Amino acid sequence: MNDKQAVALEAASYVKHDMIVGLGTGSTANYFIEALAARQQQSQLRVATVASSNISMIKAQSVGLTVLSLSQLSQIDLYVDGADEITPDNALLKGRGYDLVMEKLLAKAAKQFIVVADRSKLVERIGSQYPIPIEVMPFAWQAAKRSIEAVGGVGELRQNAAKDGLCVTSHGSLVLDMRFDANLDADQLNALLNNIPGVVEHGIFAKLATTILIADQGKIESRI
Ligand SMILES: O=C[C@H](O)[C@H](O)[C@H](O)COP(=O)(O)O
Repeated sequence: MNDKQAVALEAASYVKHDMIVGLGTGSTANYFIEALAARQQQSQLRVATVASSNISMIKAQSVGLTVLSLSQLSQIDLYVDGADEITPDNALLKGRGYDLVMEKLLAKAAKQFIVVADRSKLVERIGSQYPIPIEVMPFAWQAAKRSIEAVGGVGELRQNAAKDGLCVTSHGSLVLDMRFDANLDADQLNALLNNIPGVVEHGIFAKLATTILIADQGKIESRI
């Protein structure tokens, strides 16, 4: 079992009967979906889920989990998702898979938000490994980019993998991948980006995680 599987299995043990569970997106979240489905098959546990992306919804349905729509709910019990970066003060960078809107809605709607990661995700500073993904309304991308550049951001619209088109999110937004001055911390960047018109959502998740589980060579450390 690799570290992503181990930490996903640990997170599945937090799930209790009758919970509504938010499902993240990515390889670690996929392991959690599998672990949750296995728990449901092996025990009396019955849960309902809400997916943060179409791909997670399809994965969850394929392993027999019930998937609800967030439009039916204002709160969920638990959300489990991975992260691209985790800082010492527990801020997260997310969005390499660019389903930011649902991911942040679920993180906020959850009574408990458990982040699952291996130790490769630990960083000293937000944005040190990846640019900050910023979802923008398509018609506002130029205006939003200019506002972001005015606070020191440098970057471009994200292209698709074949580099012959732009990435478009599940909600029809474009994504700007932007780098910022190293002196700006996660809280400052969060406040700056929250204040820019045309920005739909961005990948800084500050003060949202209630538990962070880090796997390192089979051992799980729990933070917060
Ligand atoms: O949008 C993607 C999410 O933020 C993922 O949770 C993040 O990219 C981590 O992915 P993985 O578990 O595959 O390392």
